[in-house]
Amino acid sequence: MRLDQIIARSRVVDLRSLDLEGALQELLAVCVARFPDLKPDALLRALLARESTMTTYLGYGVALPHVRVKMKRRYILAIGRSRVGIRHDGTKDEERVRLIVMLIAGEDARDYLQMLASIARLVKDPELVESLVGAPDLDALYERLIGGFGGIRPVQAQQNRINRLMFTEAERVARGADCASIMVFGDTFIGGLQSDSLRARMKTILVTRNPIEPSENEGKAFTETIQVRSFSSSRLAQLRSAMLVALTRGVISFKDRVCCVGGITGSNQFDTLVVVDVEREFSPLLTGQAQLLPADVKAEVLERVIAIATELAVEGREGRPVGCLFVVGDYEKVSKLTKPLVLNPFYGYKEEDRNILNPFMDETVKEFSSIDGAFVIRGDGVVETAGSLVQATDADHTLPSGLGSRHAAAAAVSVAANCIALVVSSSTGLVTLFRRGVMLPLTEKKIAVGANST
Ligand SMILES: Nc1ncnc2c1ncn2[C@@H]1O[C@H](COP(=O)(O)OP(=O)(O)OP(=O)(O)O)[C@@H](O)[C@H]1O
Repeated sequence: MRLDQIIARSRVVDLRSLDLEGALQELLAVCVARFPDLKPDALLRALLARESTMTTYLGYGVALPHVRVKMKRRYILAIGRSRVGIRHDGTKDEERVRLIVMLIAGEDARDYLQMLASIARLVKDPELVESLVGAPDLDALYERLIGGFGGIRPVQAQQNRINRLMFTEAERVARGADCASIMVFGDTFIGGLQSDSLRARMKTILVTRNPIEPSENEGKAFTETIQVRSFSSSRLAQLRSAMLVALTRGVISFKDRVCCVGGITGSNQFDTLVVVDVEREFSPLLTGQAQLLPADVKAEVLERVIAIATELAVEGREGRPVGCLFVVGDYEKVSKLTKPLVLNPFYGYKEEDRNILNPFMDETVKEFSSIDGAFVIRGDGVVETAGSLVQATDADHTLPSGLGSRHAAAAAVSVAANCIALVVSSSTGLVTLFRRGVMLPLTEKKIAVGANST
């Protein structure tokens, strides 16, 4: 569902309250005005209860309170702006909430976590938030929201010509080089790609951080959309993550050759064509068994773990590089190969709240990345433990010199169980994926983190 399609002008308001409870009441009031069957008191209680167990403050002055209820509609979104700011338990010091995006989701909405994640990703863009908070009036705020959520921002005419030329060339190269598909890196364009100008007569895959479904009259220019969240500034690393996700989703196969067209993120300009032989790129992972993704691991879960790992490698923690180990899938077996080093910080939380697909888990996982040991994650995304010692050993395995016990444990557990292990190295800043003992570097070179990195 397109985000801009669930925003209504009548549910975009200026808030008068100075505290969260009052602000939520104001937002619920505009929802009830349109949907009288809603029960505002029960909703308010549920929203506040969630807030008391886990903050919905996202940073940059934005909170995303959310709740699931039994209702006929899939989603109701209400957005409140506060010019003076609202006190919120999740904020630090004098920080105030200036934008509240309240999501009410029906119990049957199956893409609930994805929807939450899409909204969170958009309102974590400080530029968009500034423009929303600074909008001269509510009509302008609404227009900017639709623009930001719908990704409709014009690309200059001259750039458009060059982009069309590049795309036509991509198709020509793809045909000449016998490629199975074209992969388009959509985040080259601020706010997403206007797909109607780019159409190829062959399989075309869109890679983007913010997938936007075309509206009904727009038609479908892309055969598939691959969502990646990788923050890596290295374009080759992004390409590799996107291909890995496409492989795990069965969108491309090992035998394919793919023509990729992209440019610098946000530049509005295609500048690169790359032809990739998938088999050659991923040859280390080919051990005669084509199944890259363990049977119980959802592609979006692996995608998310890769994204968090890459972000940790790029950002570090408080200016310092961090190391981390994630073990994903085959929990039954993995649980027998791990033991706690510390009390499990995820113990007692609802599965939905500790699912890696839940956008509020990003910060939590990053916060716990400083704990010694591994995150153990089920194939459906539920984080079972953090701070686990991986006890699998694989005496036959030789790793490149310089890699220590964290990488050895990742390699060994990926042999002993049908899982994927991902390592963020604290010493090199590299992210490496292990599957059946085979290692695949996901980032190309050392990423400098803060002043302390060497
Ligand atoms: N078996 C294991 N299970 C879980 N965590 C481990 C295991 N072995 C090591 N670690 C974690 O990895 C950290 C770094 O260990 P070490 O330096 O030997 O590994 P490494 O592979 O060189 O990783 P890095 O590149 O991050 O330094 C340890 O402090 C510990 O937190």
